[in-house]
Amino acid sequence: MSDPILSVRNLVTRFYTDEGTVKAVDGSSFDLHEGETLGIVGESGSGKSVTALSVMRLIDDPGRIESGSVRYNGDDLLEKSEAEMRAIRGNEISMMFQDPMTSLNPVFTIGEQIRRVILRHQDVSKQEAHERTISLMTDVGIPEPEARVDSYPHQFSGGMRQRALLAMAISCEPDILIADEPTTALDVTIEAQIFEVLDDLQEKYGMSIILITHDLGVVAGTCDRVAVAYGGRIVERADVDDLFENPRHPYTRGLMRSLPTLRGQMDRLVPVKGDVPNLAALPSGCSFHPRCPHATDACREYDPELRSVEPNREAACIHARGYGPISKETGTAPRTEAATDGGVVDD
Ligand SMILES: Nc1ncnc2c1ncn2[C@@H]1O[C@H](COP(=O)(O)OP(=O)(O)OP(=O)(O)O)[C@@H](O)[C@H]1O
Repeated sequence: MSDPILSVRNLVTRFYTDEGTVKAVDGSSFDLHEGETLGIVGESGSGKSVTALSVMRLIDDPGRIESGSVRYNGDDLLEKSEAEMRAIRGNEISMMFQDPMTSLNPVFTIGEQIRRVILRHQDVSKQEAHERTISLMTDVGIPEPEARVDSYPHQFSGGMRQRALLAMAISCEPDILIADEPTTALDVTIEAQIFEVLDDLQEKYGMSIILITHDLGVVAGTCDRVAVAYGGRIVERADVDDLFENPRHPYTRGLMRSLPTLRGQMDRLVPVKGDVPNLAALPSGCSFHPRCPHATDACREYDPELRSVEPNREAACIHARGYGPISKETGTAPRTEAATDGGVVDD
């Protein structure tokens, strides 16, 4: 495999609040390769958005990026000056946020907002920026762009607003697009259309994409590789097919069971038991142990690192080698011998 275009290692970001120190990102590591879509998936509060904001160096008080590295084309973004980061943001790495209504300014037309982004980053005339705006609106599938360029955000549907945001995010043809829950507020038909547009744009512009989502169904349909986030870390990394075929981390396995389409049994939807950990008071040892059906004394004590469990696959679980495939019919895992502790119980 080629060298990654983005390589995040042991990233630590904390928020120093009156209630305590929130370990929002607590040693996260992942790679993004050229032209691929990497899904970062996990429940709400697992540190996905803060990870993305840390990559962009967009963490404000009371937050601080404490350590780690974010290598982009060989350079560590954490060592760049703010001026250098401003040149990278939007131009080379672009981010699209979850809520188009708060990301779009209600008092300016859609066209004006796209034009402004173009003029901020590119040395073009107003006329060229206008033409580029129309062409971007066409690219993202906004019908009749010449007419709709003068519409205001409230005159657009949710799906069209999300397309407008996408147009802004790709206006400088970034190498990397980070899309944070881009379809959360949309119905499934519109969601599918947005992902189709993203796919077309990726092909046209050759972008690499980080897609942040809490929805494994979205991951299955759109991603090449997956990083599963839990407790401010990545706990499993795998190719998408391998992940669905045989999830190795018990948390990933729990997420799979909460996915109705995998088993075609809506009535047996089983959410992962328990709550996401409080990032201001993480449990000892493995942060998943209080919810894990396989937890042993060792899990309460040792904090497992992300390590290789098979080629092209890492998991942060001391028992990870021992879990067999989840049966798609029943959603239960066959009993298997654990490589490290001599045996595990069924999920
Ligand atoms: N400005 C802030 N001040 C204090 N804590 C924060 C701040 N921003 C985020 N956090 C905390 O960081 C943790 C991780 O949040 P993050 O938004 O990254 O989670 P997430 O997995 O993206 O969830 P969601 O899908 O709900 O956005 C949360 O506990 C959150 O409360």
